[in-house]
Amino acid sequence: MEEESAGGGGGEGCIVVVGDRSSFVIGLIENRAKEVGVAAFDLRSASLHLSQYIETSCSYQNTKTLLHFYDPMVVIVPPYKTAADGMVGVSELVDKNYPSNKKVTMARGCFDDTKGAVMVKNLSARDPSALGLDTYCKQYYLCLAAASATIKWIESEKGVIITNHSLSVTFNGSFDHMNIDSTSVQTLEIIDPLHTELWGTSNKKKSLFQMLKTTKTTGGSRLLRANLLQPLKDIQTINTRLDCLDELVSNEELFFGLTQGLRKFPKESDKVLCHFCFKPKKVTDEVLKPANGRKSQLLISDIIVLKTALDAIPFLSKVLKGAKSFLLQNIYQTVCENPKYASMKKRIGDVIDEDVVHSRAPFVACTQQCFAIKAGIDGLLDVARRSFCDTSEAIHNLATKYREEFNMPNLKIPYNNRLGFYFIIPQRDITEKLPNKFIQVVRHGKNVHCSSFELASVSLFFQNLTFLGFVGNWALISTLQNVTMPFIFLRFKFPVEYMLAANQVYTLSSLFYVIFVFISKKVRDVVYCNWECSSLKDQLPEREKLNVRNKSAAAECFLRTELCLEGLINEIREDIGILTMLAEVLCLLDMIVNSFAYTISTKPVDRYTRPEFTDDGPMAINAGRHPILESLHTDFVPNNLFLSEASNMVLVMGPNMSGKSTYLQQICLIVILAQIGCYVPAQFASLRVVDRVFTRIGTGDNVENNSSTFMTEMKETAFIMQNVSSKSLVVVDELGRATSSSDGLAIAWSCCEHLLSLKAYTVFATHMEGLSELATMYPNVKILHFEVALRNDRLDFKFQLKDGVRRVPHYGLLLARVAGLPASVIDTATSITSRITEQEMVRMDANCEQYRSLKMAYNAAQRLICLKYSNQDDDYIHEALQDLKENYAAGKMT
Ligand SMILES: Nc1ncnc2c1ncn2[C@@H]1O[C@H](COP(=O)(O)OP(=O)(O)OP(=O)(O)O)[C@@H](O)[C@H]1O
Repeated sequence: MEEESAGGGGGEGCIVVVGDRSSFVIGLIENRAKEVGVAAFDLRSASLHLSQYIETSCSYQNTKTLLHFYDPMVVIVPPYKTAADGMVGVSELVDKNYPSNKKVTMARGCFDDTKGAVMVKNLSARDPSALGLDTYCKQYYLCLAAASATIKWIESEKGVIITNHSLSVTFNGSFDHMNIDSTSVQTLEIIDPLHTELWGTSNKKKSLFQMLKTTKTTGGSRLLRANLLQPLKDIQTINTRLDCLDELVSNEELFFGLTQGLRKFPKESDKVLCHFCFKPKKVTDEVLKPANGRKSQLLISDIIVLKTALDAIPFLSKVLKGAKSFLLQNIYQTVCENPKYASMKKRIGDVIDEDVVHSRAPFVACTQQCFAIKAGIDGLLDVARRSFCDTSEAIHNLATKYREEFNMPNLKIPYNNRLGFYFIIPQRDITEKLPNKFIQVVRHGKNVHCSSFELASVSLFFQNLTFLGFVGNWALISTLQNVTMPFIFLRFKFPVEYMLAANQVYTLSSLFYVIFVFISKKVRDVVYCNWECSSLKDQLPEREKLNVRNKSAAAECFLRTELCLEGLINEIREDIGILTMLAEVLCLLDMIVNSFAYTISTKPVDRYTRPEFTDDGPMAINAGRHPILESLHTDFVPNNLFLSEASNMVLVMGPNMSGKSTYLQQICLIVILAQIGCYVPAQFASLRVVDRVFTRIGTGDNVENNSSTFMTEMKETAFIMQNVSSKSLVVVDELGRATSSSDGLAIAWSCCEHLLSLKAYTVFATHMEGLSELATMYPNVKILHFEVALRNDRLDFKFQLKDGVRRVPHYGLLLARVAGLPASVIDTATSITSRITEQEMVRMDANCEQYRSLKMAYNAAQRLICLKYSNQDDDYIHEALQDLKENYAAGKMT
């Protein structure tokens, strides 16, 4: 008998989303040109996200990324499996990636773009013209078709009608946010950490999401997850968040005030506020059926949550009054100063009792729901309440009676939504045997949970067994009853370690004790019953059981309450837009205050800094750190990064374990943090907005796709090459190491050349020394290496990035020795490798010299161009030219 929290359940006529579970229903459709339309409906936040894009790869990477992002509970697709060109279609893609229970196939006719456009226009909370739908209706017909099927499915499956002007609709023609493909999400450990098994039991390694997940509401953490998977691209919005963060970091009073203010809103506010968007079908018929008591209970609890949220606005208003940043000011004006909230609160106050508050404790919640409506509004409701109070009082009196009668001073009487009231008796209070009055006995650690004849009913007892999963096999049960029960009773008088199941015990005519032993997955709770069949006669009639009477009185209260609330709910629906807006604001504040500002405030001062953004400028990070690893390594070494149009590729070299992968991951995580509007772990960061992050890190086989290490590597690289743009950030770790060294070098070289031609910012980590020659041909390639010292034939990693190429001879052999390869094997390998590399060394030295002189010439040219466009006077330019000449002659231009 576990304590249940209020909420949960669901079914027709009410949209219930429990906990962190996905709440997205997605409609997917494509055309012959491999264009895909997506309509993603979030049942939790009552929002609809439309997007349409061209799929550039046969493997549907973009669609996979979106599916990964939304993690839908249902995917709706048209019937055909393969695409027009005979390739895998979206339907088959869903088959491959999702279990069948998530896929719903709807007739092609349900994907109707004209109906979709009308639906979206009617349901959108914002002015339809603001969506640009009129302009783009024809162009984006696929996502509108998907929207039509999705809305139709939700309305018929969930038994609801979506209220007009209630949905928050976003219309992303294509990708309006930074796009991170699903492989990169994994390799960058954005949502889940990788290889946690390698970190042993004391696993402290976290993902970026886990690190930032100090949000207090599910809505806030879902918004955070969504932001991390699709960071912003709009500099203005990013800066608005950063300004807000500046203010929170510098104004402690505001920060603590907001944390306190947010705590006053019920945790599930965002979800509940959006419930009002869904109107149950056939309300009046269904409401009168007692079976729908659960539904009315949910509605009442929704109203109480809404009332509590509206009551919390004045406090928020007080805190935000003096706020200076645009975001907080805007929230103050649109929410705190919006008279509609006050008038909604007043309307609710006319019907709902002032003292009613939201509670998560089941009995308090039940009582609050029964007493939600003011007295005197409905006579029958007042009568039902009287009965509810009487039975509740009688139950508590019964508990007092048992305490005295059986000398059990610590007997408690908690409440559970499923079973009603029950007793908890500490084992130490039971001196001998539990009196026969008590039934449904279940042992929970040091306590016994039970009921009594006066309190509960036999049917509840069997319901309980059914819940525990012991309903079943008649043959087994009769065998148990007739053959084994006497034996079991004699042998195992007290709790034992084996599980027995029994049902239909009432068929026995003689007196038996039945022992149930239940070993649960986690705790070995023992279930046993000391119920005597002959006592059945002594029981009270079903309707006289206190729990039954109490529950039916409560059910009557709920139904009458819902009838009273009908008019109020319709009035609330007229202003539904303000509720969805409040839900959005609460999630955003939760993310910025409880996650971003909190994370920064828990770090030492100046560890995190505000990033700056330029449209097309360089990407400069000074003393950047890995946001997750820095908390695991007390001596984490910070490193810099500089990428610009004139130097858009950095080749990072260094032996194994020198810190290359960490550096690559660190750069991407800093960019992502910056683009969600958070401070970054660096001394200084000036960034340009990135449209996509591509990574090729790690070389594992992909067993699912039947690909070898090399094949996986090539597929991922092909995806990068096909989708990269001049605004992308590409991070590649050791490309080509999974094939022969000459082919590997050739592939890595040509990929670098391709990326250089695209002007994308690229960071390329490699072991291949031959690749450093790229810098001799392309002045926009910069070479860096991780410093490693050799001490007593051991590598001493400094994790410090330095300019240029630096060879660490035979570092592979050194590491192999540390790993325990036999000495004879290492000696042979040493002699082979020294012969091979002798010639290469000579060539490398020559190349390095050539690289140095070319780089000097390139830098001199860059400075001359800068001087040409500078507005300096002649004297200054003369002096600068003189300096340049001297530095060049002295070889100081690197
Ligand atoms: N800047 C740093 N400061 C402190 N420790 C670091 C730093 N960078 C990396 N490390 C530590 O070094 C370990 C190895 O780093 P990493 O995996 O990045 O090396 P690598 O050069 O990519 O190795 P390989 O080439 O074998 O993949 C990391 O697990 C981390 O613990």
